[in-house]
Amino acid sequence: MTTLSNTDTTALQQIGSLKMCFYGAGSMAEAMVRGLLDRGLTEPEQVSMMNRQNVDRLAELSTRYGVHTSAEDEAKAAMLREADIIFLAMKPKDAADAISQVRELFHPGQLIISIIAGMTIKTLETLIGKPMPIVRTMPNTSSTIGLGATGVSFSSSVSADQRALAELMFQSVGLTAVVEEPKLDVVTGLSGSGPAYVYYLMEAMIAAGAELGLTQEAARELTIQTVLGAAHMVKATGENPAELRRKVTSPNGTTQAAIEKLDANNFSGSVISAIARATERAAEMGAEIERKATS
Ligand SMILES: NC(=O)C1=CN([C@@H]2O[C@H](COP(=O)(O)OP(=O)(O)OC[C@H]3O[C@@H](n4cnc5c(N)ncnc54)[C@H](O)[C@@H]3O)[C@@H](O)[C@H]2O)C=CC1
Ligand SMILES: O=C(O)[C@@H]1CCC=N1
Repeated sequence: MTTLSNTDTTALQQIGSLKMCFYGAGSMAEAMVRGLLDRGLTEPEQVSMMNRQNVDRLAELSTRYGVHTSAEDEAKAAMLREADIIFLAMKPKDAADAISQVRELFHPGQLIISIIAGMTIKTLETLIGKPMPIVRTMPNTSSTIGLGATGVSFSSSVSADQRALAELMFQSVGLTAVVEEPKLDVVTGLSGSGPAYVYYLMEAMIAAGAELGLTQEAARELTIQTVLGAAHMVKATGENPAELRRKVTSPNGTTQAAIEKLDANNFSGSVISAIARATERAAEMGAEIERKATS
């Protein structure tokens, strides 16, 4: 795992001189843009965003962040052509068509960064149809607040400088793990989708607190602090979650009673099979894009 160090400052300043185009302007593109801007890694005038046809969404992004947006085909083409870094940020089902439509605008001086779940570098190379350096990543929405977790892989034509640049960008909005490309599907199942599992747990904890008599607000605040504190404890103490769990669990006490209930419902097995299924689903979505790319 790598996080940003102070020695990376100069490279970070260089990133500020590069034009970034987000092709796809949804939740994850916004998370990245907000994270990069809030951390001062780039300026709004260096960033452009485009989507398929939702002008209200583009206006919202432009007002909120001051970035360039356009729904006009000519302006969109110019944004893509003039970008130093192109982020591919559309849904997997839209990727094959969206990329094929604009591939003539791509040129080898640009760096392509894909955040699309499942889509392999090989499929992307087929869709683009000419040699381009490609960084395949799997970030998560916590990049919005600089606490993202991103898996990264590189095509063989990505230079050492481009690798460093891509890693620094994602490190500036959280931590990165460089993994072998096939493992990115596991990263997708674990940390790409992961925030949703934690939110789901929090939803259930808040509902339980409220059903059992706390005010909604108290249930929410206590849940947030509990999750925050638990994550910080794992990080700050360096202890395993299992060891920390043992310290909470008094023999025959309340925690033991609760964990017995979770075990009776196969909590651990459910989480493992959920992550395995998400991993498998990423591969299925990748195969679907590959089919479209080669048909
Ligand atoms: N939401 C998340 O937590 C994460 C999402 N991802 C990946 O990020 C990608 C985007 O996901 P979200 O932001 O959640 O989706 P979203 O649905 O919020 O945004 C998708 C965007 O792509 C645009 N788009 C679709 N077809 C287009 C076209 N032909 N031309 C231009 N724009 C087009 C849409 O208009 C929209 O702005 C997906 O591939 C997903 O796998 C990766 C990590 C986490
Ligand atoms: O649910 C999805 O397919 C995307 C990929 C990772 C998080 N959201």
